[in-house]
Amino acid sequence: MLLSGTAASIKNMEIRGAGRIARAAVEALADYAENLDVSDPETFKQEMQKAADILTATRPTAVSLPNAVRSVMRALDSFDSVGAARDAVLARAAEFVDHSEHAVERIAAIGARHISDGDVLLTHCNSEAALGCILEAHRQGKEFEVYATEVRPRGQGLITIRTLNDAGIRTNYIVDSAVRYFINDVDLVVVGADAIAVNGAVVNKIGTAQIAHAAHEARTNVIVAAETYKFAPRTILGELIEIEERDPDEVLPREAAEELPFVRVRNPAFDVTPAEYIDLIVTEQGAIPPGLAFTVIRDYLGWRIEELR
Ligand SMILES: O=P(O)(O)OC[C@H]1O[C@H](OP(=O)(O)O)[C@H](O)[C@@H]1O
Repeated sequence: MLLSGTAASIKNMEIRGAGRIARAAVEALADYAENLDVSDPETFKQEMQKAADILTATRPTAVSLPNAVRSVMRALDSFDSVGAARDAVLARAAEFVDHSEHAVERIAAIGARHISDGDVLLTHCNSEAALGCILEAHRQGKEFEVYATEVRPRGQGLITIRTLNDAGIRTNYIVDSAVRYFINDVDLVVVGADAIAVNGAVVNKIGTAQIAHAAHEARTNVIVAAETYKFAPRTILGELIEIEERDPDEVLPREAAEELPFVRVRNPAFDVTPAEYIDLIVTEQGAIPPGLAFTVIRDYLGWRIEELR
């Protein structure tokens, strides 16, 4: 079934990247609704909620996931038949996927404006939104080169360098710990986001905070490319974004770890970059300084304050 398959693929990172996760979850929810064979609207809603909970529990940090699922589940707020409810879910899911794809294109167009001829860029991990900006600038004929990090432990940097190479963009592939060494050569850091808090802090792949810190020290600008559905409404109430800690096996094979009984391997997948290290957040609604994160949550996500409690 698509629901359990998608949930498993998101968990084991076969499907990864905050935007892709959100779209895959919404498509799985739509498929579940289409095949859900119940006649009572209340049961339909309850079963849909169970499916939504399975999907949102797969990865805790990417806020795009609960935001996307919530946006589809809102379609169930009022209906009087299973048929109408199903149609509403399918329509909302299609709308979300379409919005998400257009958002990435719009971000690419806006973000590309901040990349100039002769720039040296640095990107970390594999962000569809961040790479969109870089690819669009290249498409416009701008000449620049990129530093791309390896991204231990999962090595998403390999996906990034393949994409950059295929586009014919000159790229330097470096280990994560070489960022400080090269940062004085870099004009602009471009990264994505898994979540953005109301205070403008950005949660992104582990290592982003160190990169932003080094960039700040070197007076290198940092821009974050992120769809508005990556902003985290609950942070308005002071709720913190949970940082996913993944299997230690990803860092050190179990057999090696077993020989080191006094060693505990820690594997947080994300970290938090404070707003003061970020110059601009590029969303599909425009580029904003991180201090305006609240207005994105208020104006574009459409959460009512009662829903947050
Ligand atoms: O949505 P897009 O821009 O593609 O990616 C945003 C972020 O999602 C990824 O997380 P992971 O690799 O799924 O853990 C990376 O942290 C990346 O920067």
